[in-house]
Amino acid sequence: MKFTKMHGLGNDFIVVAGEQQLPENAAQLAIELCNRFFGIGADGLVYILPSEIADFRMRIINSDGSEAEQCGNAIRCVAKYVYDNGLTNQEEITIETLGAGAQRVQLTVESGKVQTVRVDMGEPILSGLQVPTTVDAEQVIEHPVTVDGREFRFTAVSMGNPHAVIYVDDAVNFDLATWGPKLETHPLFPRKINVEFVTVKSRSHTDMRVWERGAGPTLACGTGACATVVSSVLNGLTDRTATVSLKGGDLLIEWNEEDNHVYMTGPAAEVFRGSL
Ligand SMILES: N[C@@H](CCC[C@H](N)C(=O)O)C(=O)O
Repeated sequence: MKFTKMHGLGNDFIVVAGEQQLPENAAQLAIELCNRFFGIGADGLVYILPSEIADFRMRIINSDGSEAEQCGNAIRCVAKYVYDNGLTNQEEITIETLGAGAQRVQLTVESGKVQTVRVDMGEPILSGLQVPTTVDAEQVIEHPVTVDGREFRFTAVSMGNPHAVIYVDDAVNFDLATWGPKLETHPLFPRKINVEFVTVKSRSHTDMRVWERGAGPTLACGTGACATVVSSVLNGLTDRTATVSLKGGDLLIEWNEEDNHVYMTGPAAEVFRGSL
């Protein structure tokens, strides 16, 4: 099995291309290969597959073996992989994901290699039941959730996958390991949830730290950055275009007023190739 180790701002993936479909043991493979001590080490296992509705199809399995509907950092890595490896020569392509259908992707190429990728991440889903949460409301904004006697307030956003955005005084030093897993698995979230802890720095800039469903603390989360800006606009805290600073670097996010789509721009990188 040949693979390429890639990352988007330190959110890292084992990328596999050339298969026609997801192997039956994909969940077990993800658990073993993503292990940082006994495997290759990664936040997720990503397959690039043929698509009937787009140029390529992406499937992503979290490091705990669960499949995610969408992944913003992985979609940028897939775009870089297919261009840099000559699977396409187009600088505008479409990539199908489980949760968001065919997504339009624009590549910025320098010296024959993709440097940055702009992805049309589609329209955010705000209905409480559709995110999903157990809250039956058109929008779930600053809704209380209590864990171990501490009350947080979250705004629920789905970017194809579910997110709970929580504003805190100091996201950079927030105790992710204590609160992340308890919120991820809270009964308010029937399919579990990705949790973003956010501090607003200005109308165009936020800090964010993430506890990912199925992967724990990661250095960056593309869909989480999109959810952060959508939530911050809904809460009147930022403008519709903002930079989200993550542990691994910055993403530029725009929630376009005209088409209601969220656009994410950021880098993707190859680390090494291998076979096992
Ligand atoms: N890191 C990702 C999101 C990966 C999937 C997530 N853990 C989930 O289960 O929804 C991103 O960059 O968006």
